[in-house]
Amino acid sequence: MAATDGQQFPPPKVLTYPASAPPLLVTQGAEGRLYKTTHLAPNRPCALKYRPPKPYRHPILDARLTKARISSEAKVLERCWREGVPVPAVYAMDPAAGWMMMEWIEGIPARVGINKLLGDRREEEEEEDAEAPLPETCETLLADLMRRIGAAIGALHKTGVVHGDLTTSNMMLRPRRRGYGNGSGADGDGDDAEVLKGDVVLIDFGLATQSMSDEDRAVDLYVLERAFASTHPRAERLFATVLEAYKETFKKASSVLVKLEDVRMRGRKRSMLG
Ligand SMILES: Nc1ncnc2c1ncn2[C@@H]1O[C@H](COP(=O)(O)OP(=O)(O)OP(=O)(O)O)[C@@H](O)[C@H]1O
Repeated sequence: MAATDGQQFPPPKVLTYPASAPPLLVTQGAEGRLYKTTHLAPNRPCALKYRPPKPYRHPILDARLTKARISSEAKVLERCWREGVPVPAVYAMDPAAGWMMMEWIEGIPARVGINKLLGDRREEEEEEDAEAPLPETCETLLADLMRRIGAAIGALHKTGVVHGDLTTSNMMLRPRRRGYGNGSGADGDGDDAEVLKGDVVLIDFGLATQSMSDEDRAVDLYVLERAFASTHPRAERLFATVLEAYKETFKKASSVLVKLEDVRMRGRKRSMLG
């Protein structure tokens, strides 16, 4: 995650009003930008998601698409938040201007936390080590995290929402103790094990949809399963714990897990055919 001072690109108009600190551009993706800002209140940092106009799209179509995407993401987040799913609260939005302001989640992405615990190694080394057993303390900590991830997804699916892009980058580990690991949101400091005990908060609902279908839910799980295997090959085995906790949290999980078998099969066929 490359943090810059936010001066490289013009910020949305809302961020040009005075605030206790200048906005910080946290990420710049293909579709949007994420700023950390205190525009709402000096002691309440917020995450502002901004989708700037796309010069390569027809302006009317672009304005409509941007408005629809911001509204849809905010709507899904609000629904989840109301139902107690761990997601950032939405504070304000202006879909026509392309932005949404939400609660700033302290901590680090689960991907960073897991990789720190497993040790920063090159991908090829990871593959070679994929079969090697993990130290017991590592295994216990990770299994516990996997359970919390499974429970968060179970709660999400229970509300009738599928995320659409579940990865360990789209889950933050919010420190339970104040002042612990709350750096810039990039790497965090402190004890790696303690960081892993943070609360799982799901973020990035840009591709989320409302759905109660077993198929959509199974695909959501499959996307995470694939992402997990490629990002954390040493911990791949532990993914089963995510599914166990999902099953314990969500009473309709059984039929989703049956569907997941079909989805995996289709995935294997597709990869065999290239
Ligand atoms: N509420 C938040 N609190 C703290 N950090 C956040 C928050 N939302 C996002 N981030 C950080 O900003 C990064 C980018 O956010 P996000 O994934 O929502 O944007 P994006 O990938 O550009 O969105 P999209 O996929 O919808 O185009 C995240 O990986 C995370 O590190």
